[in-house]
Amino acid sequence: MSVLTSAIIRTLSGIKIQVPKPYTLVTRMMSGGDKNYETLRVMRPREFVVQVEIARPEKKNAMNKAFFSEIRQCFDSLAVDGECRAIVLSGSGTLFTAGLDLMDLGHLMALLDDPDTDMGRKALKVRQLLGEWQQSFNAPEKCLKPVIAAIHGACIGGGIDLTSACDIRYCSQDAWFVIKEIDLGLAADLGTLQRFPKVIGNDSLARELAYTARPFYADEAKQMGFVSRVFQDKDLLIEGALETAALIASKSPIAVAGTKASLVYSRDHTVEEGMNHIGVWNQGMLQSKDLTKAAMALMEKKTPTFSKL
Ligand SMILES: CCC/C=C/C=C/C(=O)SCCNC(=O)CCNC(=O)[C@H](O)C(C)(C)COP(=O)(O)OP(=O)(O)OC[C@H]1O[C@@H](n2cnc3c(N)ncnc32)[C@H](O)[C@@H]1OP(=O)(O)O
Repeated sequence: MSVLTSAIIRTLSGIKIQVPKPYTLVTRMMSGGDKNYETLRVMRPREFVVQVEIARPEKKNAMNKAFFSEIRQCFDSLAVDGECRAIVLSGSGTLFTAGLDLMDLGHLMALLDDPDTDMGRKALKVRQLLGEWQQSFNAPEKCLKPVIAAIHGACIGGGIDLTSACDIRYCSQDAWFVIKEIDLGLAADLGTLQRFPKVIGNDSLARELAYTARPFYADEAKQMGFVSRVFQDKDLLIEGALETAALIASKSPIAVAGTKASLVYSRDHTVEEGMNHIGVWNQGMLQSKDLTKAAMALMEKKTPTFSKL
């Protein structure tokens, strides 16, 4: 744990801010510090690599209230974890996720059915709940450590929302996917309709899949660009995902964070705005020692090691 009793930190814009004391910059050490979640298992299989597994195998990893809260807590905490540079997100048991926990919708139904609450108040409460769940699925994107979704078996409904917010998607040959919400009588509202069309770069196909809830399988997912690699089985999938994560983790974490920040920003902005963003970002980040270290290592044909975040 790195605690500064008092410090002046220069922000990217050059403005100095006084940090209150004590201030925790990096919260957890490599082992022994991971929180015990009810719906997630957090593992550290390689140096600087964290594997987050959805851990409700008996309920096919369905996403309940606890899951929405924990997935956000987990990614928010990995975002500031100096021992984490890349994340693999996987599912336990026979599949990645069955999507929204349909048995856990009681509190929402009770609210909607309550005759004593007027429409406006009901609408505000639903808006608030959806906002919270949306934040949960924004968390992997906001965390500046690349997230690799390793998908085996089914990836249904909320699973498409969640994996669309990841950086990289790999799957096993038995994987299948479905934008299921239309069959539940609702428009997908946790990110699929915003991210999925941009991920696959095919508006017509995205609309077809969202309007029909037609399942698609590993090979089609690869062909459309939703996943970038297909592995023979789950073991090879996890191994492949961990290998890519370890390779990312061997790079400068400052450069990786800047690359993710720029890719995410540029997706939603013009080329000019994106270039301005990375220009401002790098005016600060190029002052990191990683640049010199990496350049020296390249010249000397050595492998650089980068200090902790
Ligand atoms: C409104 C807010 C915004 C959020 C929107 C999100 C929307 C969505 O995610 S839509 C998608 C909803 N999910 C589904 O429609 C999938 C339903 N499940 C299935 O189709 C099958 O269970 C599945 C193909 C995933 C697996 O089939 P399999 O035969 O292998 O297993 P089962 O015997 O069916 O299930 C085993 C136990 O898991 C429980 N379970 C499965 N899915 C869910 C689920 N979505 N929610 C809650 N529980 C689920 C199932 O009931 C079994 O439990 P038990 O009877 O206690 O053994």
